[in-house]
Amino acid sequence: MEVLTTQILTDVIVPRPLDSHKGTFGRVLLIGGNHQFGGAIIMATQAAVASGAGLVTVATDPSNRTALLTRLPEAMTIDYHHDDLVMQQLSSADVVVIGPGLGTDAIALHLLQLTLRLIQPQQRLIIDGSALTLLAEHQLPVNHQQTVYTPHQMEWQRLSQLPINQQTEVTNAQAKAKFPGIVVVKKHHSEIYTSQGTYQLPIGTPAQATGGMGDTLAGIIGGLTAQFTRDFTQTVLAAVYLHSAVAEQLATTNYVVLPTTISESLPAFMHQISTAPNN
Ligand SMILES: NC(=O)C1=CN([C@@H]2O[C@H](COP(=O)(O)OP(=O)(O)OC[C@H]3O[C@@H](n4cnc5c(N)ncnc54)[C@H](O)[C@@H]3O)[C@@H](O)[C@H]2O)[C@@H](O)CC1
Ligand SMILES: Nc1ncnc2c1ncn2[C@@H]1O[C@H](COP(=O)(O)OP(=O)(O)O)[C@@H](O)[C@H]1O
Ligand SMILES: [Mg+2]
Repeated sequence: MEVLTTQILTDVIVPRPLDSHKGTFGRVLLIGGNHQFGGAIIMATQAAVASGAGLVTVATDPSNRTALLTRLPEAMTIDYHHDDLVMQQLSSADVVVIGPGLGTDAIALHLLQLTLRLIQPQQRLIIDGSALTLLAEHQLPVNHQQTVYTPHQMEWQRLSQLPINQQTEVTNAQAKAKFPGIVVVKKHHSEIYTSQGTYQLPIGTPAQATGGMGDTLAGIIGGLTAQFTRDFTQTVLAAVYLHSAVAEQLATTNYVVLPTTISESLPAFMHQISTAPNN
């Protein structure tokens, strides 16, 4: 297992081209946030916006609209009950993030099936939270190469059928082979399974053990894969590293690191990386 270093950040997070506009940095569509879990999609959206996605649209339950726009006027919203609107957004997105706070009811399943049916090879797909539980429950096949799955150990247990205490590098890699794309098994020192090999995140802190931390990671992966398109695997590794690098820095002075504080810190942190001497 290759241990990641800060090098992954400077390799991927480079200065922005001068000749650019919002379209240059990608369109992200986030799908999630039911009546109960509005916070999850708000946190994922904040992370996508703050990590630099050019344009961000959220398909969510309408009960989340006011809260979302109050916090994030940068985002656009649609009601996820309207298939025509969702399909339109699915066709124009560069990156689709599905799952934060999606829940597992009929509309959630419908949205996931619609996404899996319409996703195109050049688009990037991030499957998180409830969408992972739905994949496992309904045995939905994924035939899309540029997919990132972000299960925590319990979600990975559902997907891989490996009990948490039997999730080793060897068993995880075997189980990963059934999933095209990249699997990020989230825990203390998360492991990233790719077709090119396995990587370990050597950073991260218990100060991150709070609800919304994974929703924020999904948004960061969305934001980075929208704008850094040179190498999909490297960009996903950088996103996973960035999330915990910011958290570790905040944890030097904070007992608990809030997911929204990570997002607030992203622009300054990414600026520092992109202006580092070897960048
Ligand atoms: N503010 C919000 O709206 C929040 C909504 N959330 C959403 O709630 C839905 C359900 O997700 P949950 O993860 O809460 O529920 P799950 O039922 O999928 O998993 C949580 C359970 O897994 C166990 N577990 C074992 N190993 C773990 C590990 N390494 N990391 C995390 N948990 C581990 C936990 O103890 C817990 O009992 C998702 O859609 C998620 O996005 C959560 O993100 C929490 C915050
Ligand atoms: N003790 C810990 N050490 C390092 N990272 C942690 C720790 N606890 C949680 N995390 C990180 O926080 C995130 C939690 O994700 P997840 O459980 O999906 O959160 P949520 O669904 O509530 O947003 C993962 O990236 C995980 O690696
Ligand atoms: Mg989660």
